[in-house]
Amino acid sequence: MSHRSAKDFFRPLAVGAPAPAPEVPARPSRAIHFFDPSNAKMAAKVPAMVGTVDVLLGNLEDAVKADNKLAAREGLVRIAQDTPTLGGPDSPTQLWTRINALDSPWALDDLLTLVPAIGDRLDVVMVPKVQGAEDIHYVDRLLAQLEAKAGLTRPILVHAILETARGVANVEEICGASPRMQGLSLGPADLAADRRMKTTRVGGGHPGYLVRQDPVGGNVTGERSIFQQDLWHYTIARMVDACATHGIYPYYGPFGDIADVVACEDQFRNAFLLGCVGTWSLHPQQIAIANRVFSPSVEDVAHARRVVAAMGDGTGAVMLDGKMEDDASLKQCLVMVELAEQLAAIDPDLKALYDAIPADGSETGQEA
Ligand SMILES: CC(C)(COP(=O)(O)OP(=O)(O)OC[C@H]1O[C@@H](n2cnc3c(N)ncnc32)[C@H](O)[C@@H]1OP(=O)(O)O)[C@@H](O)C(=O)NCCC(=O)NCCSC(=O)C[C@H](O)C(=O)O
Ligand SMILES: [Mg+2]
Repeated sequence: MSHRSAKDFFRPLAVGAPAPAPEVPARPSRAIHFFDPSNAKMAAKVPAMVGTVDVLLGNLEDAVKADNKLAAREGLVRIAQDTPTLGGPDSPTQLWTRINALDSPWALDDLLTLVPAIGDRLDVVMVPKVQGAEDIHYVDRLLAQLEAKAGLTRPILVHAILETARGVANVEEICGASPRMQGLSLGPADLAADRRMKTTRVGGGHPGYLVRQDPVGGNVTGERSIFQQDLWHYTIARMVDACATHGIYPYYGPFGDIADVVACEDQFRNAFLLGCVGTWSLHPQQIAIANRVFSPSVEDVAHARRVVAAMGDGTGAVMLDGKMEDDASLKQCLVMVELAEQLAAIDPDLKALYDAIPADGSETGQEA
């Protein structure tokens, strides 16, 4: 719960800071692509990636060596300044950063450096290891002061990573802590460690977390199917509910087995189906997977459009292909249609696929 009264919630937290936005802008963010700005090879690839990925995130936290923290921060400033098409409301690719943890020696200087230097282009600050609303309140006020000092006219948004048990316990208050809150990501590696889970991976499943078929004919040593379960289902579902409650966006996080593109796609799709709008990409090859999974298929868009057309004024019930459709299925279909429209507006290939769907909603056989 926010400690601010309702009337103060949308007032700037510092004199001269921009007013908080009443709604989080609905910008496509299927892949949040991580790069280490202190890594020359990665940094060199960033300018050419503008327009090919929804979000480029300069990572300053974990995966950046302690000795490179300063170089990463300065590298991010340099990349943003040298790439004027990256970030800001008119760019096809948002610019995000993940700052260091709030209890680290680097977090304060991350914000003190980035906001004056590139705050006009920085869309979202991702804050790791958020434990409760107090962490968001701290960043909220500091950003307001820095925005005022820098003369910024657009508020920088905040994204929290859910990667501690206490963070999960406080997920609703984190989402509602500030009008700056843009969304939440799952941080499965840190969360697993904090929970003392017995895993050693960065996201994804585990073959030992399973359900086994009952013994056939009472024979416990006979052949029985096993069904691997999703370690992250509970947390993602909690995240999705908390985000929907507060009008912000949920994301899956990292999938560390870069070579296993099949399981990566499965994990991303589970998150998409449960309500997430995007995911992290750690390697260039994960961008295409994320874009594919987090864009509705032609088949789903065609079906959704048929239901919308068949439902007329949106009330009552109709039969379509032997199935009952009503107000509630219409609302689900509208989610699909609206997402397709948003993505078509920024992705010409998707637009062509969606535009090719016949007016009666029958499928074209093409896959998004
Ligand atoms: C995972 C990697 C270390 C792999 O790097 P590498 O071994 O160099 O891969 P490749 O040889 O296949 O790379 C091919 C070329 O592509 C460039 N490259 C690689 N990754 C990126 C990238 N992310 N962005 C841009 N370019 C990239 C390589 O430089 C090669 O270039 P060239 O030689 O010129 O052809 C590496 O991908 C990597 O470090 N990725 C990012 C990792 C990261 O950000 N980790 C942090 C997020 S996950 C996390 O923090 C956990 C979470 O918080 C939790 O708690 O769960
Ligand atoms: Mg982490």
